Amino acid sequence: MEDTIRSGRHDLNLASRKAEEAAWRRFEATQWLDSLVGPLGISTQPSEREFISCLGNGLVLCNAINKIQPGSIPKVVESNAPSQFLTWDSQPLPAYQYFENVRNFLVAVEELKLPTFEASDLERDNLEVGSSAKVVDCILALRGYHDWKQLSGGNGFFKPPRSPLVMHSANRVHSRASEAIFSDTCQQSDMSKACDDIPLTESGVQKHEDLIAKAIVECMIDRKENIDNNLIASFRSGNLDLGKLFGNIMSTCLEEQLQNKFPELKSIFKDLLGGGSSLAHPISPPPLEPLENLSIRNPKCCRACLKKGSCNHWYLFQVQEKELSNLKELLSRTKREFKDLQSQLQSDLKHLGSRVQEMSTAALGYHKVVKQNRDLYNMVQDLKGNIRVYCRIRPAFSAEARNVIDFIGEDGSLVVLDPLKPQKDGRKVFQFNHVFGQTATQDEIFKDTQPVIRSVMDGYNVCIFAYGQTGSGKTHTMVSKLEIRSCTSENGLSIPDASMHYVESTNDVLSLMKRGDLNRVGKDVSGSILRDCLHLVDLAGSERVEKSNTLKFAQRVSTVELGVSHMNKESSEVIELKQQIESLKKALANKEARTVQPTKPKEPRSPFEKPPHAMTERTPPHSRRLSIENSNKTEMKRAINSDPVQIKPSETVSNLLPSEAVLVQKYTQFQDPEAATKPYGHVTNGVSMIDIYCQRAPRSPILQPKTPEPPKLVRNEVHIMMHGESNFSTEPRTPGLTSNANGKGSHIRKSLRTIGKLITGSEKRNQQKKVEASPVNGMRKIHDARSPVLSNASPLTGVVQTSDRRSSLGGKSTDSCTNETRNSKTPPPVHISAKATNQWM
Ligand SMILES: Nc1ncnc2c1ncn2[C@@H]1O[C@H](COP(=O)(O)OP(=O)(O)OP(=O)(O)O)[C@@H](O)[C@H]1O
Repeated sequence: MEDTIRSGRHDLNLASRKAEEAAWRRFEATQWLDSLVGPLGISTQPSEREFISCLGNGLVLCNAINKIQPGSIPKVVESNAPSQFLTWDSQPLPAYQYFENVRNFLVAVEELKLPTFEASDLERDNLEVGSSAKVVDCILALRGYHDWKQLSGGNGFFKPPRSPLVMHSANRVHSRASEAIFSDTCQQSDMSKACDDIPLTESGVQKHEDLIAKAIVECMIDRKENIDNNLIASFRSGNLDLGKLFGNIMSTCLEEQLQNKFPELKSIFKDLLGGGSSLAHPISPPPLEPLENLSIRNPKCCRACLKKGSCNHWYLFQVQEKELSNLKELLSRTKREFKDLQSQLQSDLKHLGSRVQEMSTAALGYHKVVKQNRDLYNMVQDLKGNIRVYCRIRPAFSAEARNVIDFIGEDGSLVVLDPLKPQKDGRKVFQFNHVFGQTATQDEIFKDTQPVIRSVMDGYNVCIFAYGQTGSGKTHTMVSKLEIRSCTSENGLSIPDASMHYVESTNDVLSLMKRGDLNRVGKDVSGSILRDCLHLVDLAGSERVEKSNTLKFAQRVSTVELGVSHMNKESSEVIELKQQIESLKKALANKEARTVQPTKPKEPRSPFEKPPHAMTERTPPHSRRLSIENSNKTEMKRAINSDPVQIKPSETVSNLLPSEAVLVQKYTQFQDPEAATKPYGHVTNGVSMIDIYCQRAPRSPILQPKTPEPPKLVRNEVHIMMHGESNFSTEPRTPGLTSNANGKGSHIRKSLRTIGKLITGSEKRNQQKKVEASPVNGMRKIHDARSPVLSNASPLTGVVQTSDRRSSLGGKSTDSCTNETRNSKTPPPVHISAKATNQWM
């Protein structure tokens, strides 16, 4: 009895579970149809009757399959009533009308190899409990097909889900096989899943599957002890995938026995192991989708999924595999390229090194050649002579002016005619380096001067000074060496050949200045320094044209020999030693100064100033226009002390040359018309004036014609440019100048010596520091000294160009007069700027 009751309960439970399962499946089918073809008009959990009645006319089913597989049923028989008025309990159409729909649907489903049902299953009259199950299975299979199609795009093979009953049966067989394989070896791998996922491709899938299961079970049970444990170990460690494991087992266990027993399995195994295809629908992996379109739908899929491509892991795996191979290729390519670049770099560096080597060799050669060139060039300059005298004739300003130029030779000869004298006596011949006629242009003049400018660059001191009568063109010749155009509103000061540079910051300006500085002062490769000076001296005019130099003076100047010139090249060691000497000298001077205690405060005196009692002997202030030759030397000194020469800083042109400062200055001369007969009276006052400086600097090195060069005497190159005029009037020469060559030469040498002193550097600079209130600062120009003769007849002017290459000619000449020697009637000195004085000194 109890058994009966228990059995009854069991049956009841079973029936209840089956009913629940059937209801659940109906619900799923209804839901899906509802979402696919629109509202069915039944509840979401329909009864069997309700469900069958809804599908009875075949309309819903036809529409559904047409949506999944468009065109599957070309002609669907529609109901006469509007669909919205149709309900599941509406009067059915005549059987012949809807039968066609259901038939067409079943044909279409069959074509898709999906589970079907009988048309009678949709008849409400024949409805039995559970008879809708096949219809539900068909609809859910259709849903699976729909899902698969959406996922794969219709490529590949769709495996329809099996009914729960069939699945249960298969699982039982598979689990038996799994147990058979792994039970003895305690292997827990999911063989059942693998087998479950083996793709079956024909309508006889079930048959094959059963056959395989049976074969495996039989074979494994028989040969389980023969399974190679190594295979299992490899599988567990991941070195062997499931497919290979299966293949190996098959090959070892089934090869002979099983294949003899079941020859038809041979081709199936071959397919399963990837060896070929006897299947009706071979497995071909769907094309790769973009990664972002992929999603993992079944995270529990196994390796077999990858193998057969039934889930997205397959695509992901393929994508990643592809990416990995791309990356590997990229890596190897990059490595290759890197290697290539490395070798290219090596060869480039090698090439560069050899080029640098070549360039340095060439640079050394270049320096050598440049040095040779410079030496040869300056040798030529030396051969030409250290003193060069040029004569330039100014054009006449008035038509009435007498023309005294008789002949100008190419070789520098000049014949001057005195119209007042008989023809024979009236001709005077002079010889210069070159004579520039009235039509000579500035360019021609400068061209001849260019070589000495280059000497400046090579380390030689050069002095160019203009000498001649007032108005004869000294300034015109000297000052026009560069055209500095006036300021324009746009660019400011305009200098020809100067370049403009755009600056944006202070640093830009500083770096430009640094560049300019480097150009201005340069060291050669050995570290030696070239020091040189270019002095441009525009002397004041000579007013003694009726008495005296110009042409004769110039001619004699050219006969002076100054010895060999030397480049002012100081090696670094010499520079260092000189600095030491300087500092020692300073220290000594300081020490001496401390030991001497002055009795009373006194203004600084120059080394040449006279004691106080000498002031009484000085010439009164009226002698501002003093001739240096009008009295004895004492008088001359007095005159100079009271009326010092003014140095007029006319222009400083620092941008002409990249050497030291280039100075253009103009002297005012002293003159005395009464002094024509005095010794040296014929000499131009400006030069005579300088001669006085020389007398006041007894310690200056003596320069004698044709005497050996003193040790310290370097090269002194003097260029004298004489300025003459076509209406030049010759005057009787003083005996001193015309008859006594030695005496005249001596005088000229003295003059030049003084000029040398004036343009010499270090000694005078030191002296200047000692006598800051020295007469040089008080020099002034006298403007009222033009004689009527000079203003009518254009004077003969000498432009003396002195190139003094580190001359040691000069003495300490800057103290020509002091405050103490200037009496109260002397006009106050006109102080020039300290800068100008320093430049001059
Ligand atoms: N070669 C020349 N061609 C044209 N004009 C000239 C020439 N030489 C001089 N002059 C003119 O003669 C005038 C006087 O020249 P400059 O002032 O140069 O003479 P200077 O010798 O310097 O006179 P000073 O002794 O008074 O200083 C100027 O107007 C100048 O332009």
